[in-house]
Amino acid sequence: MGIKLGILGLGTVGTGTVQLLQDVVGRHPLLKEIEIYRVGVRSLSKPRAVELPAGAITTDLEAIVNDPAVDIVVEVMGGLEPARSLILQAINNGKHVVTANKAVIARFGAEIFTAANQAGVYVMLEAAVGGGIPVIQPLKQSLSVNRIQAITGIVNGTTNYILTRMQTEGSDFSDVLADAQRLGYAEADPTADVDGLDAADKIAILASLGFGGRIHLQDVYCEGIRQVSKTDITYAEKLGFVIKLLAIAKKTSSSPLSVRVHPTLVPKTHPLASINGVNNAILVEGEPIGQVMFFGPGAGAGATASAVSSDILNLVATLQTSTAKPNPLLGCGHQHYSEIAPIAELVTRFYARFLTKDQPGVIGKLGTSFGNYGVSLESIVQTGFQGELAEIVVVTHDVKEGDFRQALAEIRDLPAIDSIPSLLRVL
Ligand SMILES: NC(=O)C1=CN([C@@H]2O[C@H](COP(=O)(O)OP(=O)(O)OC[C@H]3O[C@@H](n4cnc5c(N)ncnc54)[C@H](OP(=O)(O)O)[C@@H]3O)[C@@H](O)[C@H]2O)C=CC1
Ligand SMILES: N[C@@H](CC=O)C(=O)O
Ligand code: NA
Repeated sequence: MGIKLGILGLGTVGTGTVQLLQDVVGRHPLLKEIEIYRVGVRSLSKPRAVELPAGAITTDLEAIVNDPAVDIVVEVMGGLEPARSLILQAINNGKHVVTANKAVIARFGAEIFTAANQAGVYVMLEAAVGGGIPVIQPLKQSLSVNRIQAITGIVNGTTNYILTRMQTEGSDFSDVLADAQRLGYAEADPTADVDGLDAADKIAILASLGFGGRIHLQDVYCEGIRQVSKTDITYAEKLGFVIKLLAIAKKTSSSPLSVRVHPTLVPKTHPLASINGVNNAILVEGEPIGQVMFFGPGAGAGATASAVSSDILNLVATLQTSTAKPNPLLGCGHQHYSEIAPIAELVTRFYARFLTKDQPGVIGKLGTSFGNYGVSLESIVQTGFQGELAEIVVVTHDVKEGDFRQALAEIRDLPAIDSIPSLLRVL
């Protein structure tokens, strides 16, 4: 008897998944046990790139999650509602769930995993972070004996694609975003990508797995890439950096977990600096393993279908070998929420770009204000002019973010300062 799938959504990821499952030669033999039984969509009149059995496609998604014949529900429709309710309904009906929906998991993970544990089913989410890159299962299983110290990732394909093309071709942000949408990388509402929200959802999930506690999404500090300009990309390049949207979860023995997303100057020698285009990479640091980096395509139909299908395969194997006891390496056992450090406590280097009146002694005044708050400078560059205004770029040594912000507040009030167009953290 085959394992029956109810797939919710037949867009980029749903179509890629159906294509993979319909073309099983040379893949794992268990895939032959899978039957694409029902597929839920919004519009029946849309042309589809795949052929489905007669009557399989429907707009009644509730009927799919309530159908007793469906063994596994694959949620690849996106959005918060009705995705959340349909997942919960499927769970309450005793069905295992595979989802690519990081937005739902990052916000409603506690509710969903509690329901899944009560119902004795699994919710699998490999596609939700890093697209095709295996990172969820490695964190849950292969690396789970390690004490995780830091997870640093490029986890949004759309913004990495945009930043790469801005850097290599000098392209404009909006033109490149349109390409990312056309290629199926971007979210239905691309502000989730551009403003860092998608990366925040993903690092919340990774931090939860790596550090063993649930994460309140509102504790994740988040900045997107809108303020990254070609000027900053050029300065960064000259200083030996590339600009990447990094998602970071880090804990030290002396401070609580810090979870954040922001554009970051990454030294060109760092392994994350060479991750370009739609690719993602997640660098995990732990004891005793040291550093492990996962790299690969972070979005797109085929890559994401690979992750979704591997989760389906895992569940098929589970269903076929079912024991009464749940497998703790597939389920989620977190009960508490992690304490998250406020961003003002972060200790990091900064890059800042100032536009100043071209007066003698401006650099000295900047230095004095920085000195007042214990900010020491690693480098100062004064290279350009923008009209009448001189452009000064500084990179600091490690400083507490709160102290740096106080220095900036003082600097903003200096008569010689016109504006501070850019402020970026440095890895
Ligand atoms: N695209 C990517 O590279 C990746 C996406 N993801 C995640 O996968 C999920 C799906 O993304 P993607 O495939 O790009 O999205 P698409 O917008 O391409 O597809 C969404 C699909 O869901 C259907 N759908 C959406 N809302 C409803 C609804 N209310 N009722 C019925 N059907 C609905 C749509 O139907 P219709 O076709 O009729 O419009 C469509 O088939 C999202 O959670 C996304 O974050 C994760 C990793 C990578
Ligand atoms: N919009 C997302 C899709 C994958 O999660 C991205 O660009 O990474
Ligand atoms: Na993944």
